[in-house]
Amino acid sequence: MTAPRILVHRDTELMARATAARLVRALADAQTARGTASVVLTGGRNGNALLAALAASPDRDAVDWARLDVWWGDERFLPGGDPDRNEVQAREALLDAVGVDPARVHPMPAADGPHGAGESGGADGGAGDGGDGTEAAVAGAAEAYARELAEAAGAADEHGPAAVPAFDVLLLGVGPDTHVASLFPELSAVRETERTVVGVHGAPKPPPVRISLTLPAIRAAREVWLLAAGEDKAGAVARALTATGEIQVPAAGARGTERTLWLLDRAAAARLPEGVTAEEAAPEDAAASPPGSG
Ligand SMILES: O=C(O)[C@H](O)[C@@H](O)[C@H](O)[C@H](O)COP(=O)(O)O
Repeated sequence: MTAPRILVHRDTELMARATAARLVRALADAQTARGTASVVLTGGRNGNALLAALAASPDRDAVDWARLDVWWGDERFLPGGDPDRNEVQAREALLDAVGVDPARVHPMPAADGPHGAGESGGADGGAGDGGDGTEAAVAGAAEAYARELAEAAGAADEHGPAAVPAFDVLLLGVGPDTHVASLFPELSAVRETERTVVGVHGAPKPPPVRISLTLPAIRAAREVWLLAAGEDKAGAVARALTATGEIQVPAAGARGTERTLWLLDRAAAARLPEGVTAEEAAPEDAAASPPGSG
């Protein structure tokens, strides 16, 4: 297992721009090598700021958007089109501005979709938080997404980490409690060792009902990039880079098969303990540079 590489940027804006430039290079290089690429998006401020920076990047079209598979690491279980859905925010920040192939964009099911619990699939209406209707609906939605992943991996009959594509880059925001995706400390979803996608109830970050990739699915990715900016993340970053217990510190369990990157601003890196090596990212990292420059 490779040690994570920690890159510290002068500020949040530079972190978003530099990471966008890095993502363009990574996806374009994957397409050069394999003719296609895949990315797993995350929600939250840092995830959406990265997508907005990517949309504004002068080099964004070095990515052949029509040959990119777009997945999500987690989703809020809300009706389709709800502005709080990670999918809706990603479309507004980036996807609507680039020429993705709709057939290759894979949003997680919505609460009013075929697996929904009715109009208000959220936790505070309809069948209520964790009520039978919602529980069954979220479980069905999670199973449907797991099947979609397995089919994409050419492993429709398999279970576990083999049943997801080897994502080129899987993005994760990091919560102040060290959650990633919708895997919150001590909740059942972070303990899952077999399934690739699960429903989440009682999430401490609203809305409480969600769908999430599990740690085994996250760890099937070639590269996992964790995004954390702001002083409210400094404690979580320090714990995640020193802890070993992924149940208590889910971000500690997020790593790629080939590379794990922590992309921070100085505020989020402020409490890195002695012995943890971090690199100061050069401002020119944010400048557009041709793919292949690694
Ligand atoms: O659905 C979500 O809310 C996100 O997927 C979640 O995992 C997010 O990435 C973290 O909570 C960090 O969010 P911020 O970047 O806004 O702190």
